[in-house]
Amino acid sequence: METKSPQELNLQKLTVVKVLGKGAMGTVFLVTDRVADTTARSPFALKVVQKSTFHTKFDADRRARWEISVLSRLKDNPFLPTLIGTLETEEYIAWGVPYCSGGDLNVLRYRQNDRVFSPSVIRFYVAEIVCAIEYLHHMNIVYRDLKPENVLIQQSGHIILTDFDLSRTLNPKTYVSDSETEHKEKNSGGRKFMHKRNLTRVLFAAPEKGLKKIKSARVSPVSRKRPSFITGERSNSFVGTEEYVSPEVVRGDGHEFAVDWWALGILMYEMSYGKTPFRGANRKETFRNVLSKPPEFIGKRTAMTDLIQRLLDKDPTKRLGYNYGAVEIKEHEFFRGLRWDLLTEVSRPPFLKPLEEYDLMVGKIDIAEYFRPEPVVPTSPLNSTYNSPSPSLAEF
Ligand SMILES: Nc1ncnc2c1ncn2[C@@H]1O[C@H](COP(=O)(O)OP(=O)(O)OP(=O)(O)O)[C@@H](O)[C@H]1O
Repeated sequence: METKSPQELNLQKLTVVKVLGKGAMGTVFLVTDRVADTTARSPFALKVVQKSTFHTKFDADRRARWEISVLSRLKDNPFLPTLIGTLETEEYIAWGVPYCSGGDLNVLRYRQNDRVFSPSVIRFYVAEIVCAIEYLHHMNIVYRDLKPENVLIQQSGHIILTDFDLSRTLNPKTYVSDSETEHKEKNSGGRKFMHKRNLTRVLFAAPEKGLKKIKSARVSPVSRKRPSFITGERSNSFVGTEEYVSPEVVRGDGHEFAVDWWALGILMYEMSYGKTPFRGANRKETFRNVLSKPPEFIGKRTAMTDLIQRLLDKDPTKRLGYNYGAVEIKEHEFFRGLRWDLLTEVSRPPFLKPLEEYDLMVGKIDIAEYFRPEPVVPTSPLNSTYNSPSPSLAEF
């Protein structure tokens, strides 16, 4: 399949339809290219990050550039975004990705009765997430930010993962023989991604080998969203992200691809029970739970609870997915009978959003205007004297 290379976007030619959301790193706008797409049939999401200045996030440029570099490597996978284009000015770095009109999995969960999904819905979404992570791992990319807020729903009802600024590349550690890989892939039915094996033939480290030490950005406050219980977004505290952190990261042992399988276990738990399994009253208690508390399963044990339990093995080397990656997960009983090769063909995914009519409010939102700092209101001479740190005035 031919993949389009990312184009250079021009801010002057873009019309902002609306603001899709604001994250810790940037603001995402729904835009159309009014020159190339005069009928505005193909709006896309433009993530705009203000370059680091004295006032803004010190790290912003580096993270934005990293995210662009990761996105530019993602080709031809239905569950990962393609990079539509990039632009850079003195003040911003921005890039376009496909628009996901269905919101994210967390918001969708909040719209359900009891805030949980049925096992068949979970099976559908998790299968697509597994395929996305499988692809990333085959590219030697560990995602490190799997959480429902980063699973976006496309107009088609299928998912894509977003937010790659916390991802890292790892060196492949172990190559297994072709025959062994062949056997596993045959059994998994994961033919769609078989060609990747020839590119990387990466599987995962032998249990006795040490885990690679890389610094985690997992608990960074910048990866959290604003609090809003109406929309189902998580609280702004560190806890939300911490609830997805694996024991090896808490211990500071370094981590491997298996952190993504741990996070998948947490996500499955949260989708089935409406809460994460290790949440404590504070960060310390959450981490203590992550390290030592077994996950509690209410009700009867099923293939789904078995899969969750295996993904939530505190020892990463025993965790499902550690030895053979996604293939092991795809073979689990929970997915029995699932045609992995036909996932993208599912024409009626669990939730479909009606087609949106775009209200093209040309010129209503101007990106430069949007980011312009509020003018500073001058304080009265009396106040300014009072607040002044000037030594002469203080002496006076
Ligand atoms: N492709 C997209 N289509 C629709 N909405 C999107 C898209 N990408 C991002 N958004 C929305 O924009 C908001 C902010 O996006 P995003 O999470 O990527 O920003 P961020 O700065 O990286 O955030 P954080 O690091 O805090 O998670 C989110 O609410 C998200 O749902």
